[in-house]
Amino acid sequence: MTGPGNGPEVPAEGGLVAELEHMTEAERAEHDAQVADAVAPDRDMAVEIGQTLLEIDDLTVRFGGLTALDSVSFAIRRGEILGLIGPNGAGKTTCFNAMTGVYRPTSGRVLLEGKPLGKLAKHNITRRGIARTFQNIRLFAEMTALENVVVGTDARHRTSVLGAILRSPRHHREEKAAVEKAMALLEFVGIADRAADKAKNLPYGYQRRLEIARALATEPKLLCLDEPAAGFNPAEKEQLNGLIRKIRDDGYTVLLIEHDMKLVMGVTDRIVVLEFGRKIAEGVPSEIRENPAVIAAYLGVPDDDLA
Ligand SMILES: Nc1ncnc2c1ncn2[C@@H]1O[C@H](COP(=O)(O)OP(=O)(O)OP(=O)(O)O)[C@@H](O)[C@H]1O
Repeated sequence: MTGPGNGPEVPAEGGLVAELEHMTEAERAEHDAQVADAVAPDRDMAVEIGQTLLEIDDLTVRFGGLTALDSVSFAIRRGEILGLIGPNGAGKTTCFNAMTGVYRPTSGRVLLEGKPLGKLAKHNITRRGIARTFQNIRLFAEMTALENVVVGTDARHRTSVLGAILRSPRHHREEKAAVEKAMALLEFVGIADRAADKAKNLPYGYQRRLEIARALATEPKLLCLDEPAAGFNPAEKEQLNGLIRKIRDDGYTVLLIEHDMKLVMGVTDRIVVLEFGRKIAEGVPSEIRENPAVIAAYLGVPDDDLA
């Protein structure tokens, strides 16, 4: 792992930002395409676009006497943005936690590309291709933005510990590639100008984007975002909408937990709705908006939020 003291050298980012400002529209488009290429997932996928990537099969999670998730089933198709919504305490985060190995399901299964995740540990689930961000930002505060993302690429590294200690040629190559990829990711999420700043010194919106860049660094098949718009103003939510679409357009599949209905309705392809641990609806945003069970579940939520 890269430590704060001996971290990777940050390319002269001021130069890059200045360069970008002076590019013509065509040059900028070509540059963006190159960045998108560098960020694009580079791994084998067992399923085609539109086919089931992840299946939640009859999943139940109990905490003592409380059933947080009650026989929930739904599928995420490769290449879509799926929204997971529901009132507070509905079981959304529990579902994420059961998918990513934080909690063991009481019963039921989670299958990625048709294969059960079983009792895999968290890091092995990351390796299988599920990455996530958290409701409460979890970054390495004392590391730079770039280092935080380089750490994410570690999940894909093949150098042995001995190779890293002896600084083998493979380790060297992987480290250089990791820094280049991390820089591309920072640019992709729009925060490359602060690559050399410690995470703790970044503005809140940048920290949220950094979390996304770090999750993408693991080259996930599925990216799970847990309330990425929390604390954002309307302009930041609009930018986040653009970023989530860009991530999908670059070849990723996205599962989004979000309370902001305008964002959810505007960015998702389909939505699954939970209430009291049960799935109460599933469909495209226009169906969900008019579903009586969903409207009832959200009674008390201002109308504007569902509009
Ligand atoms: N580790 C835990 N131990 C005990 N109960 C838990 C635990 N995690 C979640 N719960 C309970 O499970 C239920 C579902 O919680 P969960 O956090 O999954 O809901 P949520 O839909 O994500 O809510 P929110 O939108 O408020 O984040 C709640 O009643 C919660 O108190």
